[in-house]
Amino acid sequence: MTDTPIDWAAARRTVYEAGLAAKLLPVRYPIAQADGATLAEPLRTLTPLPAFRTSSVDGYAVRGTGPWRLAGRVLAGGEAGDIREGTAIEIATGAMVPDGTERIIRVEHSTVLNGLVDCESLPTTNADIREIGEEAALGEELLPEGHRITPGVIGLAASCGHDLISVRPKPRAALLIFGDELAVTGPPGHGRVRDALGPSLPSMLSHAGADPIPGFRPRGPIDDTLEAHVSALRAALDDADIVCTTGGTMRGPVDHLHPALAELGASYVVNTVAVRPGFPMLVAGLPGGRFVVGLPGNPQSSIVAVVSLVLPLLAGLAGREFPTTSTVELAADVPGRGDYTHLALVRLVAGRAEPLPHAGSAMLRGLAAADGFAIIPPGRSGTAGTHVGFVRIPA
Ligand SMILES: Nc1nc2c(c(=O)[nH]1)N[C@H]1C(S)=C(S)[C@@H](COP(=O)(O)OP(=O)(O)OC[C@H]3O[C@@H](n4cnc5c(N)ncnc54)[C@H](O)[C@@H]3O)O[C@H]1N2
Ligand code: MOO
Repeated sequence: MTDTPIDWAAARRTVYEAGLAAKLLPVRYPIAQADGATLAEPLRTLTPLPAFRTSSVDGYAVRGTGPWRLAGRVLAGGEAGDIREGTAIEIATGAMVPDGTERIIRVEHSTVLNGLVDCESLPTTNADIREIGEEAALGEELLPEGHRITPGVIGLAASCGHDLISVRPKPRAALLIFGDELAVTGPPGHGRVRDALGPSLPSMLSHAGADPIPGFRPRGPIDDTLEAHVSALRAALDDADIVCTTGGTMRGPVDHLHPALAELGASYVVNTVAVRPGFPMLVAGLPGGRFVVGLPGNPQSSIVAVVSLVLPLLAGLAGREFPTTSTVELAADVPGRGDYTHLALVRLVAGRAEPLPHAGSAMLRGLAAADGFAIIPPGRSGTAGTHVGFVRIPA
């Protein structure tokens, strides 16, 4: 039986929508553990930012005309009271500004003699005072739902008072390597190729935003029997939101992925994509919102399937925006692949995309040097100096 490949851009959109329809339920995370998860609701500040008037310099808070009588000191962390007419209060960077302060004089612009503070010229503005709510008003939305949580977001959440935040976690991923002809150690030879995907895909999936399930190790190579495939898939699906498999995506005599998916009651979200290399890739959905992503066995094709299917699926499951592609200028011509989208390995040099040699689907030499793929649409070829789409390889 033949499967009709669907357009690459349409496949990415279809897979994203399927992920979004099954997006993971929100959970409350301590902020320090939320890196890489996704905001499940807008991040709002619990206080105005800053929450109180703050000095941005070391110096003296003053009121009235100088010289001012030195009447006290307020340090960061302390509660400031009022300041009286004609007095100065020594103030530290980050300290609360006393009520009634008219100006802050920087320490380097001031003199103190016999308990009197003076300065050559009074600052004309209060640029050294951070006003309440200058950065954000109480309750203001700082970031929208669906925003990816980075260390910067964690810092912001802490600064505005959060201890726990509501997130969609990173989708949990498992990996099954199919093909019991693969050697898992030592040099290839005697008909056996070395498994290149088992050691490399777990980190790539992590870089792509998935969460390695506890003890995340590729299971495999799995025996070339239908029973072994079905039971390996069942076990992986118990723990993971997305199970990636490698190899066996065709319908050859020992390709058991399709019959195993049928046995599990899976339904195809996409089944073969009009992209070269990599076309026999697939995503299948299972009851309960879990997914199997079938990556082709040829190693480079497998990575094409990661950027084509895994990235949009993870974005959907996490409730993020659709992962759009960017553009690059081609440094050299790139051939088209007829009715198929061509994903051509490139590295970025001085802002331009240089096509790489050793780009056969069974090769990894070009891939190892690449930053991503230039996207040559169906029916077109890429011409040096023109702009084309670009998708980065997670790394
Ligand atoms: N009659 C046809 N045969 C093939 C076609 C086709 O259109 N008609 N398409 C080819 C394309 S394109 C691809 S891609 C592969 C995809 O097939 P599978 O996903 O079923 O992959 P396998 O047959 O299991 O393996 C293909 C190839 O890759 C090597 N391999 C597999 N796993 C690994 C691994 N973990 N590390 C390194 N290399 C791996 C495997 O030894 C094979 O050489 O089908 C083509 N055939
Ligand atoms: O499309 Mo295949 O994936 O050329 O190797």
